[in-house]
Amino acid sequence: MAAAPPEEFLKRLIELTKAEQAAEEKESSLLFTNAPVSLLERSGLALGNLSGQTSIGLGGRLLVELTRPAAYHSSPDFPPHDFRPGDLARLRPQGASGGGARKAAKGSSKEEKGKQKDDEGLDAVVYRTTANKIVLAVDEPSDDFVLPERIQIIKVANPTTFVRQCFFLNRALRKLEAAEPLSPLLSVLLGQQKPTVSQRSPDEPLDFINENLNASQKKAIDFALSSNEVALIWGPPGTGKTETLVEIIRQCVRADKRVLVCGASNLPVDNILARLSVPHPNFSQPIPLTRVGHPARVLSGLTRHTLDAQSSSTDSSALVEDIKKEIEELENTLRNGSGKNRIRGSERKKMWEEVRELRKEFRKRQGGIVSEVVSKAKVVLATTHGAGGRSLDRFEFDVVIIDEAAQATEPACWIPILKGKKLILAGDHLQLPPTLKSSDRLTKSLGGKSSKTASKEDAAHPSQPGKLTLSPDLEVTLFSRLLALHGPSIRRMLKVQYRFNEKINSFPSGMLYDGELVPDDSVKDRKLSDLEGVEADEDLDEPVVFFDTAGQAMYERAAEDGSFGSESKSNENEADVVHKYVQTLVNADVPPTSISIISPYNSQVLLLASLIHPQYPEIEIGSVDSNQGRENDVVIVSLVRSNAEGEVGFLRELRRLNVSMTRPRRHLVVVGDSETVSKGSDFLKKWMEWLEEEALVKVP
Ligand SMILES: Nc1ncnc2c1ncn2[C@@H]1O[C@H](COP(=O)(O)OP(=O)(O)OP(=O)(O)O)[C@@H](O)[C@H]1O
Repeated sequence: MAAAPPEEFLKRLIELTKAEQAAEEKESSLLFTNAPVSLLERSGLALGNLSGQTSIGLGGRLLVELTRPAAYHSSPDFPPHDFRPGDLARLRPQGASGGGARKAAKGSSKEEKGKQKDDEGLDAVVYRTTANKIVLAVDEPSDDFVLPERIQIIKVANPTTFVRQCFFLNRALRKLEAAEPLSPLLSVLLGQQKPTVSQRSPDEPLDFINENLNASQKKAIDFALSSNEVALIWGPPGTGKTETLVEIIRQCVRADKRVLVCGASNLPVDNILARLSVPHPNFSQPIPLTRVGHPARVLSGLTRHTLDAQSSSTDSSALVEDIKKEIEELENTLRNGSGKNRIRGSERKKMWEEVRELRKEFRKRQGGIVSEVVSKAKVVLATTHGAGGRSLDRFEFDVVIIDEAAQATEPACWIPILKGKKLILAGDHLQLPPTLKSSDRLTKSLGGKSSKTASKEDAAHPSQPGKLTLSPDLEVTLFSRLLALHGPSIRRMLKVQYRFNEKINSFPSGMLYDGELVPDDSVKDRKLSDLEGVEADEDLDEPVVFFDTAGQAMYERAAEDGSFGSESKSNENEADVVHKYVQTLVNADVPPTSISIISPYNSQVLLLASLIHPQYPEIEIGSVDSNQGRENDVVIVSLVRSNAEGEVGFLRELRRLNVSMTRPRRHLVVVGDSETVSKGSDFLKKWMEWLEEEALVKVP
């Protein structure tokens, strides 16, 4: 296959991004426009008959606090719902027509904003949720927005992500089309040159700030700092990726470099922020840092580091505060006045004009403050999406770091890439890639068949070595593409894991990590009876238990509800085996919070939850995909598939299996039919053989 020209490569990424946007919008419009609001409410995607109160907060945004008034609800507590901080919600009068899948105000055309008015709706970010309150933050309410008396909120799709990705990819494309000389970083990313490393002199070894780093972490750090354009840090489960990145960031700051730290989602960014904001004894001066992003999306203990919080404590912020108060007072009078107190006619018009002017002034002055704060920061932290926001518009960085890069789509990575001279990616391409709607991953996540093969080579080397080739889909992440393009010399692997027992380690290490992943001494002998209150017991102290249901006629069932997810599978007998074993564990004083149950199939997750949660609500039960990055002392995996044909569907996906078997710290329990599962792939066959040999095998 001939190498693709870089222009074609970027155009392909733009095309794939647009296809993903279309797929997401289609899915959400199918769900929202066709579904009556009552169904959305039952599904937790809408909440109705709410009353609201407004105030100003969060950098001048309008906050709307929603509650359930006694006139319409018997309890002030919300029923179970799907609104989480950071989600986008459409707020509208109760009973307004039109589906919820309409676009967000931001990033949409003027025409669309106009339409939004006709619909009497307003898009807002969920800021905080409690049992009986939901607070929404509205960026730019229209001037004459009046809070309806009875309110309904509906979850909506957010197109801004894709609009921003295309914007930055187009920016890179324009550089190429204008034949501008490419920076060394872009040349390397687009396959026009090989990456280079400035070797450190052996006489001047790196002076590590954190002395407890292990040898592979130190090598990775040294390599990342010496690489001139790009370096990959390969971090299998529990190998201290965050620890390693924090050292790299501190070293960069010590060398007076400015760093932009990103993650595909907020959590990895906040994990780094949490560690970085605590001074290290060997590097005690506080690092000037700022967290860019909607405060609603930042972990609550860290909001003081946000750009919003920092902007409101500068010298110039007092005046801005005064303007804010003035806006708040005027808006309150205009929005909340009713009956005789309602301001009308020309006076109302005049007051809104005043609010408009004040808002303009507020934005101008606040923009100045934001630039001042960002200029002072040595380290700026944001999601890949957040890095493309207005506040970072004119800033450049010496180093861009992207954590969990194997979970970020390549278009998302191009947003921060265009702001940096050098790129460090950290991740593990042998764990699950980003969740997508445009590829066959949706089918797979519902339990359908995957067209993908499941070999390690496939996950690691999805395209041709040495050549820039067009990505077949967005599952090919930048991390794995660069590995294929430039070869393993651009990566360093973290080899010591601090999570699980030696036995749990041995299969994934041997099969996926070339036997190089080893447990640290502090975890290699971990067992269940180390937990407080749990007595030593030969069976329970076995690190791996396998309930083999082969020959027991414990067959799977297709989900029967005919709804979304109908291709999913469940297995009632397996669920019973799991339930009984949970009881055994709890009877042995294993705290329910130390137990997690996972399954690749959503229908099985629901079944397990309905069976086990009434008795043990504290036990986490979830899909394998949603458990990536998580860990617990005991993890029970229900494999579900059991049929005469040896069909295993998307269970075959090697990266999903890897995530399944690397969550537990002390006790891995697998429930499955070895006969069916062995037929799925060579990897599954070997896993079943390994379990038969190495695990404590139990017949249910
Ligand atoms: N060199 C080290 N010595 C001792 N403990 C370490 C070392 N490096 C990391 N750890 C510990 O290992 C655990 C995992 O580290 P960290 O959170 O940095 O890993 P991670 O790779 O980011 O995790 P994940 O696999 O969840 O992404 C933490 O408890 C951390 O303190």
